[in-house]
Amino acid sequence: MTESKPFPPLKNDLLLRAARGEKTERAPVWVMRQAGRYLPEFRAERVEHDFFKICRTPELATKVTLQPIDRYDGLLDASIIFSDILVIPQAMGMTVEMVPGKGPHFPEPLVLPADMAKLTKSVDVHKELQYVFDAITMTRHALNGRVPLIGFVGAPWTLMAYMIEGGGSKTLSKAKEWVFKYPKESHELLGRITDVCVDFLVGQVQAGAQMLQVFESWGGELSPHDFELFSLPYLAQIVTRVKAKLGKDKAVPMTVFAKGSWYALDKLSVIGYEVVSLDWTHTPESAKAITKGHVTLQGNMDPNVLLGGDEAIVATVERMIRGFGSTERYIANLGHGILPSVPVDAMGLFLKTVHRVGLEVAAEAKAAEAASDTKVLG
Ligand SMILES: Cc1c2[nH]c(c1CCC(=O)O)Cc1[nH]c(c(CCC(=O)O)c1C)Cc1[nH]c(c(CCC(=O)O)c1C)Cc1[nH]c(c(C)c1CCC(=O)O)C2
Repeated sequence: MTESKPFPPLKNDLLLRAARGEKTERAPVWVMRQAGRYLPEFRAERVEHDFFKICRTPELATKVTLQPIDRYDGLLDASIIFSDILVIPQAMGMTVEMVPGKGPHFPEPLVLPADMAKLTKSVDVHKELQYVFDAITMTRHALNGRVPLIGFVGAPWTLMAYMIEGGGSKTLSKAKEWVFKYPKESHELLGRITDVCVDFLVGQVQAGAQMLQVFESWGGELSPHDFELFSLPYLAQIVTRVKAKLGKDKAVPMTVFAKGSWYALDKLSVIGYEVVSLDWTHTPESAKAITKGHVTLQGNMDPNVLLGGDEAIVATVERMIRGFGSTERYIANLGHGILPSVPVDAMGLFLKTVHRVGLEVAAEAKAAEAASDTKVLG
């Protein structure tokens, strides 16, 4: 299926231009988890189908990926393939179930390092995860060039934590016990997950993904010291190896999102990713000062503002766009995934306000530039 017929030409490349550091007419916008339970049309699919059945059926994954693009017609500047970060533990041989109302559940998590023997030694992503590649190719055609398609993986530390905890956790005590008690084996596990991440991301680009995001959702659970040992080197390996494997002509922009790891922003901006996605614990000013223009910044409104009513949404978006600027090195987004309880109109207002304020800020910048040109000439 891969590369069988050429993809339709891209009509909106704002996201890719912003990622590459080129000027944009306004800041592009998309939202993490934009296809999900806050959408009634997604909940209707879930009545019919199990979560992982949707992920594994390209027609269904395509349909659900397009739901927010159709509903917010012309307001979203990117799509993200409908899947989950936990497809990698599945590809490594683990069972993962999605329990309605509870989240992911691993009936047999890794308890001791000896349990790593149960994991598949060398994972063939074209065998285990071909359904994601097929979903990407099908979605790319179905999008018909309206917006670019983003592929993604979970980062090694976050995936290792799920594989040991067996699901969500407040303290991550079991996963942390591993890194402190069995550091050598933890690095071995992280290395094995990294190998799968690299092959999976390369395959996603070959199947049609036009940008990639790496989700280190549990980065902030590690101290700065431990983040440097157990997260950062693997995030760095992923971007270096994916870009090397694809080569200069095929490589696509890559984003890293290490939620909670505010202390590592300087380091995250110099390991090879074009974009660093921020949670809401940064001000635009400090994030820009720390990253010194090395990367495009993405984010970062607290998703809970979407529950706070129209005034709160408009005021927060104003502050965010005015802080980050609109035309250079910025992609508007939330600071984490949209929550299932968000009203669909609140999401609509968020997107419309990003467009409105983004265009205003761009026009003001242009006027200021023209004024300073006249001054120089005069
Ligand atoms: C940690 C993580 C997971 N999955 C993901 C992350 C990283 C992002 C983050 O930090 O939030 C990534 C993810 N999961 C999903 C997407 C789809 C694409 C999109 O952004 O629209 C993406 C990018 C769909 C999903 N993944 C999940 C749902 C809801 C499940 C359902 O329909 O029952 C969706 C739409 C389930 C899921 N999957 C996961 C959890 C913890 C849960 C349960 C909590 C929740 O529902 O928000 C693991």
